Amino acid sequence: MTPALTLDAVTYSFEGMRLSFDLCVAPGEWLALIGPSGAGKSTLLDLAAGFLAPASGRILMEGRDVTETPPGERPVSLVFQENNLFAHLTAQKNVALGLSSRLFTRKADMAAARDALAAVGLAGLEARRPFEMSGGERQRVALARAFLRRRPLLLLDEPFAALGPALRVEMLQLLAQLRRSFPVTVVMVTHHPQDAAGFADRVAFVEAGRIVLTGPTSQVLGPDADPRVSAYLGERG
Ligand SMILES: Nc1ncnc2c1ncn2[C@@H]1O[C@H](COP(=O)(O)OP(=O)(O)OP(=O)(O)O)[C@@H](O)[C@H]1O
Repeated sequence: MTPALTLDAVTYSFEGMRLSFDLCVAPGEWLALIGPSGAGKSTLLDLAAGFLAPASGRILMEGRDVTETPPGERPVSLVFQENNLFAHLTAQKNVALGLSSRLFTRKADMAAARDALAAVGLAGLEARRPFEMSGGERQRVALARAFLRRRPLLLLDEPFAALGPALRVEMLQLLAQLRRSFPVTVVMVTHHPQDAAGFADRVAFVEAGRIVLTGPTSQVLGPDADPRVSAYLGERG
């Protein structure tokens, strides 16, 4: 089966640090990226999204080489910790922007946005602006916008980090539920390895600019975890 995402010997250098990634993500898979702070997890997502251009190597999405493709033309949706909602626009308009341009929002897109908000449990809050919502509600809006786009690959960078543990689980459950109607491939950076357990199919452990191991979530995070992962999990208490 053609992978949803392939990083083929992708390299990138920051001053004093060289990152190098090889990764294949299967269609419909949910992959969690974990690892110490500064290991390169966000950089990997930025390379996949096209916000950074690799120094060498290739990035493929569904078999298509997108290494030179601008971010907006890649078959991806993104949700970050800062949910990138427009502060002066309503929730509905923010979601509709997944489909329409900012200057002109089509009626059909506003209707689709209303449905998307209902699907994330925000029916009735269409007219709220981001500052009139809780952090969890704002991330629901961001998820609604991401799903509305119906892109095959969803990149999540610490999307629920600012939320408390109970709310984080609720959001992960919501994501799992949304994937039942649209089985998007997920690559999720998380600082909370427990977020991967029960949700992600597979975990990749990133250390010093490389993916040093990948495996099924229960194995990577289980009692017989690799010593490098155990050390990381231990440090996290
Ligand atoms: N714009 C930049 N300029 C220089 N160095 C950078 C820049 N962005 C990131 N780095 C460095 O690249 C490395 C990887 O950073 P990255 O943000 O990808 O790590 P991370 O694993 O996502 O970290 P965290 O878990 O803390 O978010 C770090 O050492 C960081 O200091």
